[in-house]
Amino acid sequence: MSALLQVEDLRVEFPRGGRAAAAVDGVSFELAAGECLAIVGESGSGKSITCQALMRLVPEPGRIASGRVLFEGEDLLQRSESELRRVRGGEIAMVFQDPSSTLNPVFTVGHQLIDVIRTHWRCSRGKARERAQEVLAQVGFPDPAARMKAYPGELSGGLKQRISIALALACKPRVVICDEATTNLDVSIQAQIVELLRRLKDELGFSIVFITHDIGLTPHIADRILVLYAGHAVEEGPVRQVLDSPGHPYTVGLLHAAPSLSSERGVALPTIPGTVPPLGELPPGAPFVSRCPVAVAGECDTAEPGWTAAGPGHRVACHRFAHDGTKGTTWVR
Ligand SMILES: Nc1ncnc2c1ncn2[C@@H]1O[C@H](COP(=O)(O)OP(=O)(O)OP(=O)(O)O)[C@@H](O)[C@H]1O
Repeated sequence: MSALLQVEDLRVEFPRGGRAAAAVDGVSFELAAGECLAIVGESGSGKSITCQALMRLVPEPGRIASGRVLFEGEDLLQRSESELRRVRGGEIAMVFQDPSSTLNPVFTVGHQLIDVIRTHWRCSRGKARERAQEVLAQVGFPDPAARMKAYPGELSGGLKQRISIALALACKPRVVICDEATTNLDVSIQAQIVELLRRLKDELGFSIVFITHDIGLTPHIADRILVLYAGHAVEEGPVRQVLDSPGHPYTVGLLHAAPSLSSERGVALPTIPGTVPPLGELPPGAPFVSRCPVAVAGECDTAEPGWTAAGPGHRVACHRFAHDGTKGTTWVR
């Protein structure tokens, strides 16, 4: 299957101490039509910057230093600003963690939906109203006509996030980027929103890039996982394979620390000791070396590892894994 979206060797830099430091360094991935790719990693891994770069929305003073973002074979990074405005919200839409950043408190839900639809589709108000009601029904509002009249402030956090999803889906995008879209919600509401996104993806056929720090959410929505650490891709593969046989010590650490995979309520979860190195302070060698429980001096702290195949469509960037193969999955359990 050919990819709908193909990211090749993406590098995003921010100035740090008079030098350019990479927040995203050599990241590549593909997304097929109708597929969900989860991008996982702790805070500061480069998940958001990667997705902002897809739509050329990296905040100043950041810049995309190199790479390609092919959407249906065309490089979005080479498109004009006006062409990109059509893509954003039209072909590729985003859902953010905080619905208040998307919703305007001054206008009704209906007004905002109609506005988005008419910005991308040159259609009458009546047609836009019809589409607005249709998308509200799709995201689970049983009485869309009444919901059109609501103001965002009248809705709970979960319902506001449903409206954000309706806004994202209003113009029938091919790709929806969800940046921690369920992070601030209660656990039961989070599960409902994840289920809604999964169901709509299957019914409507769009693709999802699902950004999360909680690897435990991924089996509920994703087909594949890309694990990022300090701006580097360290593991990638089909979700079941990565969760059942993680190859990278960082992935193993994330799985141990995942709240959604913990069955024992009230028990403190282990965390990965240390933190992601600040931008521009990555040590030489493997990106994870300073926190890795199985790093080998003289190897892991000298050269950056290349990819090693771990199974069909599954690969791992780790020196230890390259030497020990599948045995590596047991080192840090
Ligand atoms: N506006 C900015 N100016 C300078 N550095 C930035 C800016 N935005 C992000 N960065 C840096 O880029 C790196 C990656 O940030 P990014 O937000 O992509 O991480 P993340 O994995 O999405 O984590 P989080 O969930 O905390 O947003 C971090 O080191 C961060 O400090």
